[in-house]
Amino acid sequence: MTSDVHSLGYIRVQVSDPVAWRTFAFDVIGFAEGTGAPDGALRLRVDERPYRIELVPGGTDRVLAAGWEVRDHLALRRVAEALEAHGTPVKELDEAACAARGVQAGLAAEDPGGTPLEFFCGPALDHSPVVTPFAARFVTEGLGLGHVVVPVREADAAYAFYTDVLGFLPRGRMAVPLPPEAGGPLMVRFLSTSRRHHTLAVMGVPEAEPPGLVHLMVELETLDDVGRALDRVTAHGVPLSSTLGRHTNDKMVSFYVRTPGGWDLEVGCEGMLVDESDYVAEEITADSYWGHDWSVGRRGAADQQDSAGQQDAAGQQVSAGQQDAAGQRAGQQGQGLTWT
Ligand SMILES: Cc1ccc(O)c(O)c1CC[C@@H]1C(=O)CC[C@]2(C)C(=O)CC[C@@H]12
Ligand SMILES: [Fe+2]
Repeated sequence: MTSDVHSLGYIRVQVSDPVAWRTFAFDVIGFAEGTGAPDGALRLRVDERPYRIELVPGGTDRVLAAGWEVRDHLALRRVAEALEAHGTPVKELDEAACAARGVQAGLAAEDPGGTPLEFFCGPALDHSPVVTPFAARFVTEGLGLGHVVVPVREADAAYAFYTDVLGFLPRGRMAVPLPPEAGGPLMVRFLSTSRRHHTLAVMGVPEAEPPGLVHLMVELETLDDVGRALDRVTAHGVPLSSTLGRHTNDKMVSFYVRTPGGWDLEVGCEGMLVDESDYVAEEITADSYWGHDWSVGRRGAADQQDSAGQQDAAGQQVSAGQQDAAGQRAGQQGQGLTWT
């Protein structure tokens, strides 16, 4: 069975600091500004869509909707029927809501973890050239915006919902080696509906709290685009959550940066394309071949600046209190782990 869901079409997020978002989106990451934003909202454009990310000012930072795109209105109807058969309440988006989103038709529902979802078809296109501030190009063709990782308390129920009800394809998993007192180990399960390795990951957590989003991944065309984005992150003093690295499952080279919304943006390139004719779902036992030092995110932005350059020849952080990157990776490779 293949899924009626085609790809991650858009994401709508409520943001408490729209001013910071403007700088972050355009000057640091390098999105193009989208068109047709509702009053006060900010739209980020990456391709022939008027926007792929919509930021709506509000009191708190939280996800308003992961917008899953389907082929056409027939597929939309099948999705509605599948959700209803599963007992998931479905609300049709009315004409005004569809017009605001620039889509032909849509539905709203929630996944079992409470993540707000929308399903839509028939996006209206913007054929004007995509002029991003630093000439980076985003990879979306046939694959959608990228991927989202959502936190879920009932991981098994969420996984069953996406696979059994919506037809997402399993694309493997990983146990994150957190100690029991920190709620670990956490299981991350990867899912997709396309040749993009994952368009969704569900992460089992003890408590799923706002913003309801672990990270959003966007893919750039070249490593140089990613490297230049990383340079701008450093230059602006925006805190990293993880350093640059290459993932073991989708082979993507990426870094993770803290957005003004308190969730992460993963900026990557070189993601593999899955060939379903010979794919099998595997369990990865380390998140990366190299890099992806998550201990960097447990230090403050100022500390990140202070410690720039304090690395030994092997590239490991060596200052006091900063040894857990090495410990973490050793743990992931089954050599006995201490999480601090
Ligand atoms: C392991 C992995 C493979 C491909 C990805 O695109 C990807 O984001 C990840 C990392 C998933 C996960 C995360 O997002 C939050 C922080 C986590 C739990 C870690 O500390 C290791 C794995 C990370
Ligand atoms: Fe990711």
